[in-house]
Amino acid sequence: MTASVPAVRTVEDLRAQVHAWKREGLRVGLVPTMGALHHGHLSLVNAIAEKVDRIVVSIFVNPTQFGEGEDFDAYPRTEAEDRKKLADTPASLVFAPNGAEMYRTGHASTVTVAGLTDRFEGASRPGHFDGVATVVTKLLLQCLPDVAIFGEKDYQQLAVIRRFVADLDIPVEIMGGALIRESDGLAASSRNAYLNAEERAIAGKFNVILKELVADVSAGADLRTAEQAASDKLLEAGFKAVDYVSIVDANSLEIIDKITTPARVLAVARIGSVRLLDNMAIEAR
Ligand SMILES: Nc1ncnc2c1ncn2[C@@H]1O[C@H](COP(=O)(O)OP(=O)(O)OP(=O)(O)O)[C@@H](O)[C@H]1O
Ligand SMILES: CC(C)(CO)[C@@H](O)C(=O)[O-]
Ligand code: BAL
Repeated sequence: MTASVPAVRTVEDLRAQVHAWKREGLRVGLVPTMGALHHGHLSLVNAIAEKVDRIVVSIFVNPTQFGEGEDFDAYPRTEAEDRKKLADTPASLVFAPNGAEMYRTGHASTVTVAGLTDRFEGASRPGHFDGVATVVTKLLLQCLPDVAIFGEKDYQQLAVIRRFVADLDIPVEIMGGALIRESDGLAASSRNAYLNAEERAIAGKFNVILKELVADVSAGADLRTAEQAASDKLLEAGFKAVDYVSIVDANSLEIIDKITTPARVLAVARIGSVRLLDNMAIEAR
């Protein structure tokens, strides 16, 4: 039988295990996920292992961060396979609550981050970041880890999480994990599984077009012209719509006119009903 990482399903059982580790003086890390694990998730487990002794991977498809008509029902749920994949990593425990356990007291309280959530994913998916901030707050308080890690693939999400953790004085170190790509450069994502072969080929051009944008602005191109050119190229490549291609300050996520500090291009393009996210660093000149 293939090895599998053990799972707990209640906050009580999670806390009992984490308390036991802490009594032994061990440092605990948390890797929040929605499951359907791929090598991007596994890289987060390996990265946090450098900072902690025991690692909890949470698997919870959080209904409150999905909007009306989004893919909550269709989102892949593959817990048995996920736990086998984790057996080849330093992960110690899976926390896989159901919705009734996660929201066992109801859902009267919400964590909202102002400002940072106005644009990009916040504008495209109204209410999304309230759902993310609330469930991540709950996961952090349920587990009380020393460190938690989130991927740079969801770059705005990472900024939002850093912000409320600081604002609310939650005693946890937040780590960012590098964006992991497939062999053709497509950002690894659970939602890539929705793409058919033709769509998958188009998706592979996303990162190529963003790399061209980064090269152009690094060579001095006007930022708005470069964003528009990238958006046009995405549509020519076969994407059905471009939600945004925006060059922002890497920390504040404010839209900038010149690259004087570290910057980031954030982009979302759609193929059919699948939204693909990508982002890349742009060094200050
Ligand atoms: N390619 C990747 N590189 C680095 N981190 C990643 C990557 N994909 C996902 N992550 C991170 O894994 C964590 C869990 O993400 P999630 O379970 O939503 O996976 P996902 O692949 O982003 O799924 P989807 O894009 O379909 O929502 C998040 O912190 C996310 O940023
Ligand atoms: C952080 C997270 C696990 C919260 O549900 C989710 O938004 C994700 O998988 O990126
Ligand atoms: N990875 C971000 C979670 C979401 O798309 O809902």
